Amino acid sequence: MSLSSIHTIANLGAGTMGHATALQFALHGYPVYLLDTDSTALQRGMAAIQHDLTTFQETDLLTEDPAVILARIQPTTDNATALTSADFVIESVVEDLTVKQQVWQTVEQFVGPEVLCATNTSGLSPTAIQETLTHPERFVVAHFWNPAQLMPLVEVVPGEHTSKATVDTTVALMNHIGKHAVPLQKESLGFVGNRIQLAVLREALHIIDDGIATPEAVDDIIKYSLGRRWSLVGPVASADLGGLDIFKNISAYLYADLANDTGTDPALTKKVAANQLGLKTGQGFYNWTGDAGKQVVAQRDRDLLNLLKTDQEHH
Ligand SMILES: NC(=O)C1=CN([C@@H]2O[C@H](COP(=O)(O)OP(=O)(O)OC[C@H]3O[C@@H](n4cnc5c(N)ncnc54)[C@H](O)[C@@H]3O)[C@@H](O)[C@H]2O)C=CC1
Ligand SMILES: O=C(O)[C@@H](O)C(=O)[C@H](O)[C@@H](O)CO
Repeated sequence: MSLSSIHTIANLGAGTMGHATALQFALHGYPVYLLDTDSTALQRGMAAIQHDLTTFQETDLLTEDPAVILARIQPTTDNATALTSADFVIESVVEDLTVKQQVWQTVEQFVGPEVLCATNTSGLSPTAIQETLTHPERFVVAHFWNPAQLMPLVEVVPGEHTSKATVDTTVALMNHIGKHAVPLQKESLGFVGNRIQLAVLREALHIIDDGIATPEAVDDIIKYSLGRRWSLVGPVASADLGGLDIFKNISAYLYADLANDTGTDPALTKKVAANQLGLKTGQGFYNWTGDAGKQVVAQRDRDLLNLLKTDQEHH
């Protein structure tokens, strides 16, 4: 399946990620069937799509009437309606391997062998899903970042049975819908982004747990140093610019002192046991009661939208 042969999208899951990936395809002209098993989730997803469209409109990022874009998205709870005419299927259902295996086995009952199939898993093995498929060669990971309509990156990750053509066409399609697609050479749990995100988080939580710095100080330090620099020059190039001999010398004494827990993170375990899940329960490492969460997310999204505008001006 080539990029020019892809005309219709089936988008499984209308939640946090699925609503946003459906919008991303519709923003770039594709008719999208938005499939969810839960009709309430479907309604919530459509409302979120309309909200996100408004924020794009407010920042002059839309090139079409929002009503035209919205009309491209057809919500449905019916597999046949969503899948029968799809040329590309993107899935954002619950992060559970067994559920994903079942979902993809169902998809294969409705789509031909040439239809490309992509999961937006955060880090599960694509090979583990491919083991249950009739046509594993057309299956791949397309890992978006939250919020998917505002974050450029999509990691395209092959499983052991994924064809090169599947990777190449998926990269081309992601770039065609305005994302920044990066193919991996082979799969790894957590791919690249989440391996680095979780390694940094493990160390950050160790620093907090050890009484070295507060959550606010850790976040400030990253925002005004590595976060600023890495958004311009990545960590590997930064090491080159700083001098690999210096980084080697630092590694000699620091690596042994870094957090190296191998089980579930102890700080996260404590928070989850206390039902302090972050924004969703009003308390995590920060207090999110009242409008705190809405204000932070709204400001983040405004800043991300302005960065998207800058990206567009530079392309
Ligand atoms: N939340 C995040 O920050 C990110 C999540 N992801 C991944 O995206 C996937 C979805 O995550 P979220 O959107 O956060 O989950 P979510 O819980 O917000 O949405 C999942 C949706 O899938 C629907 N669903 C469940 N089974 C289904 C089925 N058989 N067919 C169709 N729809 C079904 C649910 O009704 C729900 O609306 C997961 O694999 C997750 O790891 C990837 C990047 C970031
Ligand atoms: O952080 C993100 O947006 C994504 O890379 C993820 O997959 C996260 O791990 C997400 O699943 C948890 O917030």
